Amino acid sequence: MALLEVDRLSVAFTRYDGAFRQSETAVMHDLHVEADRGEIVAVIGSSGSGKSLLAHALLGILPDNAVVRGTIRFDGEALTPRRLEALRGRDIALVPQSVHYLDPLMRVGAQVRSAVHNGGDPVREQREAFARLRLPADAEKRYPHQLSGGMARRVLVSTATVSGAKLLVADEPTPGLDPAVVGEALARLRQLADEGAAVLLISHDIESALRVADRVAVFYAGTTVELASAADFAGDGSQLRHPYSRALWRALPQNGFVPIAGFQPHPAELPEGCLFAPRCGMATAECSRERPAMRELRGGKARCIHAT
Ligand SMILES: Nc1ncnc2c1ncn2[C@@H]1O[C@H](COP(=O)(O)OP(=O)(O)OP(=O)(O)O)[C@@H](O)[C@H]1O
Ligand code: NI
Repeated sequence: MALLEVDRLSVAFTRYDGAFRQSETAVMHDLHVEADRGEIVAVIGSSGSGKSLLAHALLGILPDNAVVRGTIRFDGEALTPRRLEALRGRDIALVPQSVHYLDPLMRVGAQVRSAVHNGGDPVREQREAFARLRLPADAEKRYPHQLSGGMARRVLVSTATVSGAKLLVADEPTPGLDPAVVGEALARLRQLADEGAAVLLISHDIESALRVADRVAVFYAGTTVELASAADFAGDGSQLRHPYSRALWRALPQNGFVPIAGFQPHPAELPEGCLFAPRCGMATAECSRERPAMRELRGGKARCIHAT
């Protein structure tokens, strides 16, 4: 049994239109993802596909008007809000996408030290983490507003990597960092996975993520379309199962920059049937009839009736 198992996770936001009318917009549907001890699962997909929502659902920090359905199991048990309260920051840690999660009133060195739960000495762990990510020695004394965006991001990565967490959710940990620092940050995540942690690595930087990931979850319009092994992202992409995964792969600069025609649908205007069908070269009339189920295929999973 995997350490983290997310099954049929759906998220909707409620809104009041007038005094008594309440409407719900579904933004995530039947999402499926899993991560086991010792592995990095990269989560990729375009902007708005639900990657941060998943991270926030896992940490229990969705806004109050979010309605969550489906199951999240951690270490074999349902991850209830009460259980999360005890696990957050210790067994489950987040590298948030936004640097605004830093406490503006606390020196960043102290913030990182207070996150050390890996059994190490807090000061040593913090200094090692900063040195590894090439933060200057005096950075520890600064407040968040005295840091550049890139430095703040490195502090966030440091915080999560000293936590000793069994599950690390890194939501875009490396944008804007120079390649050497990106390499260090990802190597550290790899090291934590090798020591037994499960890591969800959410990233737009597919190329870098693939270098350290074992498996990849591909998100589209609020659902998982494929779970593949990282090795399937190779050559012309023909090992991949879902047409969107292949399109995403071929859109990378080194694979010819082939753009994907059309746009990801807005949550309020989702097509009937397969969410990718309107942009898919393989689509047939049957694709528009109902949402395809996730099915096992060649050691991975895909949500496409035509996938082979
Ligand atoms: N508080 C909210 N209220 C209503 N809709 C929301 C809210 N938060 C997110 N959404 C919607 O949920 C969808 C998924 O958003 P999410 O932030 O998870 O995308 P993402 O994959 O992380 O994108 P990015 O790559 O840009 O970070 C989007 O359509 C977004 O507009
Ligand atoms: Ni996001």
